Amino acid sequence: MRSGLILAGGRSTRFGGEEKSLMLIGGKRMICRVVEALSPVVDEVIISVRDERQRGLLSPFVSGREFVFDEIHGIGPLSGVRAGLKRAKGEYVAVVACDMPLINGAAIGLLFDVAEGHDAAVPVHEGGLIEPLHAVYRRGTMLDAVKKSIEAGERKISAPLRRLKDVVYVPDDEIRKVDPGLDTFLNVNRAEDVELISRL
Ligand SMILES: Nc1nc2c(ncn2[C@@H]2O[C@H](COP(=O)(O)OP(=O)(O)OP(=O)(O)O)[C@@H](O)[C@H]2O)c(=O)[nH]1
Repeated sequence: MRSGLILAGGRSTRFGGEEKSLMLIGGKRMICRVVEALSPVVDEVIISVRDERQRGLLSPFVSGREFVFDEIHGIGPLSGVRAGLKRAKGEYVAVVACDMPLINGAAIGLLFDVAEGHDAAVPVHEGGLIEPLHAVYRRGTMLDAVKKSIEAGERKISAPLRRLKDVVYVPDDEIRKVDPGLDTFLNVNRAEDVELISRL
């Protein structure tokens, strides 16, 4: 079984606090785009939000999907990863951000295939930048690593990776086989990003 976890609990400060996951990109809400891209390659989709109030905002757009809530507040995405991995049923879980509206299901499927038998499959770009929020993790191993990172006061989403023994880093050339423009990684953080991505 394969699970998909979409992190949507951010405060979108670079967006002036507006609910980033509900931004319209080409006429479709960003969260809907991510749910639709993941659905064909996973058996369940879980959405990680901060709290009940945020679920109220998102649920009309993603009916029938399961939500998890942060149990620890104010520490950023690691809290959402912890809650989501606790709930997920799959041995492997794709953990993705809600702000990648062109995320490519085939790229996520490829990461699942690569991760099989390992602790994680994490994309790495030519300059060395990694994409821990567009990656596939072995659920139990990653959950332990995330808990240890949180206990140690680590906040970076990349921190638990150092605690995993067997991470496969997947280069751009592999991802290009299914997404030649690497659009799957495009990230919306500011209002101007919406306009740029809508033009693609
Ligand atoms: N569940 C949960 N998800 C979070 C939290 N903080 C960030 N995220 C998610 O993690 C991903 C990356 O977040 P960022 O873009 O770095 O932060 P952001 O809060 O969304 O935006 P900024 O406030 O502008 O930095 C996004 O999908 C966020 O929704 C959190 O505290 N809880």
